[in-house]
Amino acid sequence: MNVLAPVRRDRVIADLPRCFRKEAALHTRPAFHPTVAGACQEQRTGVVGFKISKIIVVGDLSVGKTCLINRFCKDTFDKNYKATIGVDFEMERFEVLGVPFSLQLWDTAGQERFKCIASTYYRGAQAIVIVFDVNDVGSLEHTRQWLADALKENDPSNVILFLVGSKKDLSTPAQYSLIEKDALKVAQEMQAEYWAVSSLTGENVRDFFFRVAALTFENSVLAELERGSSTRRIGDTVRISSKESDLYLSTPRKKPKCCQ
Ligand SMILES: Nc1nc2c(ncn2[C@@H]2O[C@H](COP(=O)(O)OP(=O)(O)OP(=O)(O)O)[C@@H](O)[C@H]2O)c(=O)[nH]1
Ligand SMILES: [Mg+2]
Repeated sequence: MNVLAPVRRDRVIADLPRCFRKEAALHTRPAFHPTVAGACQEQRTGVVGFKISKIIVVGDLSVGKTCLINRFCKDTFDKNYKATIGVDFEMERFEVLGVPFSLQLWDTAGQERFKCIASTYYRGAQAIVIVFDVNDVGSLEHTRQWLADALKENDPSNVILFLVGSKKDLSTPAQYSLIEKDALKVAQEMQAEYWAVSSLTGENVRDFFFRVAALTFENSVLAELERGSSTRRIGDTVRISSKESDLYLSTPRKKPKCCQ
């Protein structure tokens, strides 16, 4: 991927995208945090570089994690199930408030036998997306365990959470509203933002990823400003070290013993 190519016009975020449900939103402010907006405005010009956030996508097998990412990144949908083995990776570039910003989307395996490999990639995430199938209440129940496992590798105070109900096209409005009640409770309990999507029709997929990009960006800029890194301007090139978060691991790490 050429990181220097201009950001696609349809990946430019100038205003804060809205949440899906006010009852389970990370916040309901109508605009970007004024500190973030101000910092970006002042330092927008003349800065070359990019910021990157790592997003991990977890959840039961076959709930639609890969389809969700493929719908957004490639605008494709495959009706045949091909299990993800270990992890897959996509990079999606945005421009948020004039600042280049990339999301690394780590698509992890839901199958138990690959979980051990996948979990070695959980570390260093800025956001965790936990997916369940709105037609399968069991997959919603399992989201708590997926979250617990992902948080073992991450600092809970530094990571933002999204709970995503998939395959909305397969449920009737009545069935959907029943599971949504439970999902909202789970999301509130986790302090996650709730979304429901369909990768088949594309419903809410773009809005969801825009919200992920915007909130992850906002969170990381705020954290950066709080750390008082006044010497580094927003949008300055971030040094990518393999130690920090293994951002560009191209080959899987050594297979852990538990997976053998
Ligand atoms: N109708 C419908 N089917 C979907 C949707 N999303 C995924 N599917 C189907 O569900 C199956 C599983 O989708 P995947 O995206 O591969 O599931 P996954 O969560 O990545 O599965 P693992 O990689 O094993 O963890 C496939 O047959 C998809 O076509 C959706 O929004 N609507
Ligand atoms: Mg998959």
